[in-house]
Amino acid sequence: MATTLTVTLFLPNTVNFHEDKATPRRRSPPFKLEQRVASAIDLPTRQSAASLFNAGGPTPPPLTPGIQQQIANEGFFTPGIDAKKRHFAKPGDPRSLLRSDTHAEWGSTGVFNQPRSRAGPLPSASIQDFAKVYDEIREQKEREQRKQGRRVTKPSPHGNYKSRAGSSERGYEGKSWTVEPAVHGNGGLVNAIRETAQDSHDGPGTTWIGTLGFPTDALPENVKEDIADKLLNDHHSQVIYCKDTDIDGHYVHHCKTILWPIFHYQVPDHPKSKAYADHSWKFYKNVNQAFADQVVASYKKGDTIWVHDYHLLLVPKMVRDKLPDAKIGFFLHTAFPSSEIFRCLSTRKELLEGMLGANLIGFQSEEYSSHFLQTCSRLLAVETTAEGVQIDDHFVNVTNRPIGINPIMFDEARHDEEVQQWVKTIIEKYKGKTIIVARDRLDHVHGVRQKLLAYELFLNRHPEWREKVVMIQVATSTNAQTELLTTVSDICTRIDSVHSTLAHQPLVFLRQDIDFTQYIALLTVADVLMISALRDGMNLTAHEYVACQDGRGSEKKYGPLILSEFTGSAILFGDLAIPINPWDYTGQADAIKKALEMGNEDRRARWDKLHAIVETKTGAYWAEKLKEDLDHAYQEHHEHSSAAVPRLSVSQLVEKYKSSERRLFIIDYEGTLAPHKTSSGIPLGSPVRVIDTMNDLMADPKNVVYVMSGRRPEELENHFRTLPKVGLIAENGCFVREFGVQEIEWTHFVDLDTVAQWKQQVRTILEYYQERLEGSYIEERRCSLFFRYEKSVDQEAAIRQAGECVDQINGSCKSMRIHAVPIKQAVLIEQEDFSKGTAAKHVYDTLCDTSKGLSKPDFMVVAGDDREDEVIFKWANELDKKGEVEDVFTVTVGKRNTTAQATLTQGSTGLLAALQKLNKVSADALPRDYFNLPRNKTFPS
Ligand SMILES: O=P(O)(O)OC[C@H]1O[C@H](O[C@H]2O[C@H](CO)[C@@H](O)[C@H](O)[C@H]2O)[C@H](O)[C@@H](O)[C@@H]1O
Repeated sequence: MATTLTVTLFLPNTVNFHEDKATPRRRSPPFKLEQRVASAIDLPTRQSAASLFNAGGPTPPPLTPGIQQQIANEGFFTPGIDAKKRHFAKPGDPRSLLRSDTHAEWGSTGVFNQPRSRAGPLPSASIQDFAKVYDEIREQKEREQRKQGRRVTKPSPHGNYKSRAGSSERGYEGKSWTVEPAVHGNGGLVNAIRETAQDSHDGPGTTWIGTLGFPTDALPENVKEDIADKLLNDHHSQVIYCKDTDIDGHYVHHCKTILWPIFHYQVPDHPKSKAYADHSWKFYKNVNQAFADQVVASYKKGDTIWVHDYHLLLVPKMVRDKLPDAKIGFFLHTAFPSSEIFRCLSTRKELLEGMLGANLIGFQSEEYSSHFLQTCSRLLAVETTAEGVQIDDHFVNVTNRPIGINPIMFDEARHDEEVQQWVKTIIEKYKGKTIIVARDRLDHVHGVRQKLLAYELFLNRHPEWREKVVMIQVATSTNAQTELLTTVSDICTRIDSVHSTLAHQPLVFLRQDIDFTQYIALLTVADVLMISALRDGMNLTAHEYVACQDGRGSEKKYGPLILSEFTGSAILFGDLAIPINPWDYTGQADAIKKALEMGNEDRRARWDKLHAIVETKTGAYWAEKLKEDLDHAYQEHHEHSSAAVPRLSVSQLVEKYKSSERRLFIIDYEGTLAPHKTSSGIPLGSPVRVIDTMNDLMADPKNVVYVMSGRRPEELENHFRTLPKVGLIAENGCFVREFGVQEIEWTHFVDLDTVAQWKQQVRTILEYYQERLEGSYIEERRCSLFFRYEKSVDQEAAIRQAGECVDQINGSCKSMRIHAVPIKQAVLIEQEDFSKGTAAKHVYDTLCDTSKGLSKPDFMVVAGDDREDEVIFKWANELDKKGEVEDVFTVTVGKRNTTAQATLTQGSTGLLAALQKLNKVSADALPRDYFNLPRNKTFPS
């Protein structure tokens, strides 16, 4: 059965190791129940989750049965950490609901008992080759150990350390462990895939491929194998074990300090930014390669591969290199920045090319996909359309599909007894107060600092609210930067000291996460949710809040949502939320006031519509639509791949030729009839053979023969001067010289005054680029312009300049109905409304003009070799489909993805050979005057 391989950095499940009962392993530092009540802490503003219910009053919350049990079992309680409350599972059902925005990171959840990383300290960002340096340090250490006569660890063939006499390895040997739902990774993704599940597991025919989410070097090989077996057999998950050094360099370094900030618009021009350093790139590649290798190993013909998120941008291409025909989708969960920001990445080209290995690339919104398209166009100088990217011989589709939540399971979770208990507790605790809730990762992109400043401003400006409002800010993350923590801490202290009274504290700031049960209760009880992210791919907390706000357990519901306009959810929700610009503190303070004072009718009306969106744009809907998009893209890709398009059957062509009466041939010149010209501009091949073949073809009065080209009319006339009656289509369809007419007369479809106008404007742009790019030049044709750079020495720079040039022309000259298209080592600028297709239609219509005593062809051959010929293939195929022409042969010469019905892989020689076979058939036919075509306008000066 075909499977979907869902490839994501972290698997939906992880492993928890258990301590021997006699010697309970204490996480540091163990907390006694009493300690929980006192708000702890290393920052002046940090409070324990318990103090959420303790602020401003002495009443501790009732202990849930789970917590009581934990205290009884283990004798301690770690505030805010209760693994069992991180997810919801139906009894006997291994599919649990995870919190969508998990915010937990690799090896730092603090929830489970798991090994620590052996990656060692991170080197300075200025060290260019971290890997080399790291290896040297390790070797040196090993030498020293050997000298001291200690045992030395040896890497296993997989790069992991073998089980050995070290204390931690012994520590995990034989230790019992259980599989638990992961608390890190992308909960929204897991929920969405599970929502589509028809069976009781992780999705119909889904195999997850990923890591366990914690450092595994310390695990003995046999333990690793047991875990891998268990996850594969019982949880449809294929574990990838990467070296701790690799994951550390990949995730902690490359993903978190370089990609994450840049993808969220943190321009790396800060002096402390590490985005310039490429020492972690090697690890990013290593981990991506390990994922790609596993995908290739797990893949079976017919499977679908879905790769997720910014951690694995290189995987699609790495897999494509090994599995050229695989169906590969890629979805980016984060934002995608504008090309101006993306171009700061030193590895930008590799990253884009990595993604482009997929058949389909999905984004959360149109904003991100258009940034991606523009980035490809500018940095890779490839042709892009609203549907995707044209690369060499194939097309990569691009789509927008916003992810959602699983409202049904979420609703079930809200019924949970413990959630209801927390709802009551919080209501009781904050009686008479209006609660603004927020849960964000404490990093630079989630705008916690900006939100707190705005809240402070609000309190300063609206003293009437001081005693009535409480903001509960849950600030998750363990890797937050110290400077940010200090700033945030200062703001919290200021708010506290200025606005708190003996009886009231307007800010509860929790620098730690809370349980899922508490989280749902908090969203249920909230009067307002405030999200002020500077960027966020989607932000499903907003969805979860809307789902909670239907009044269960509380009376004053349908609370407004204050939502940063820089989130994916804001694009989805529009003005139904109260949009804010997180940089505009006054605007944010006004939004808080507006939300707090919003009338019931308005609240309800907005919520109704928001709720309808959350209910319909669910995670399952997202997954299903993406699947449809990928199937469609793949089918198109596959149908038109050079391997799938059959070879031209010359015998069939001859048969149909024999039985036909009126035949039309439209044949491209360079690359089809003759090989492409050399760099010196002289067409290769044997022009004599071409001319002779065409001459013979035209000798049969049943045949009408056109040659088409991008070249100027006078160039074609010159090339074909010995065939004065051949029909000619010049400049990709802007000019037509009718077949069968001795004198040189051309029909032109374009308005030459219009052409002169746009050329003037475009020439100025091209000159700008020409000045900056040595070796480039402008070529002018009658209806088109070329910016050519094949002679430029620095081709990388040339591609970049060409990309920017395309972008600028397409952006600024839209109204003139022209477009710039990147082609091989050049940019072509031409009018949108004319193509080889429009010219072919003109030729065909003229032939069918019954008023002139003509009748339509019953046999047609259209041959070409590149992108510009696709439009004429499509047109001719359509005539075939509709049955307007009895026998249509659309043929592409060479190996490329095409919409033509057949290919001729032997190039122009093959085409000439086929035509010569037809000429043999005609050899005996009596010549007679068959076409007597009317002449048209004269050749334009
Ligand atoms: O922190 P990471 O381990 O690198 O993971 C990144 C985040 O992934 C998830 O968020 C992303 O996907 C969400 C669902 O599509 C989307 O709402 C969000 O905007 C994306 O950033 C995960 O939910 C976060 O907790 C992770 O931080």
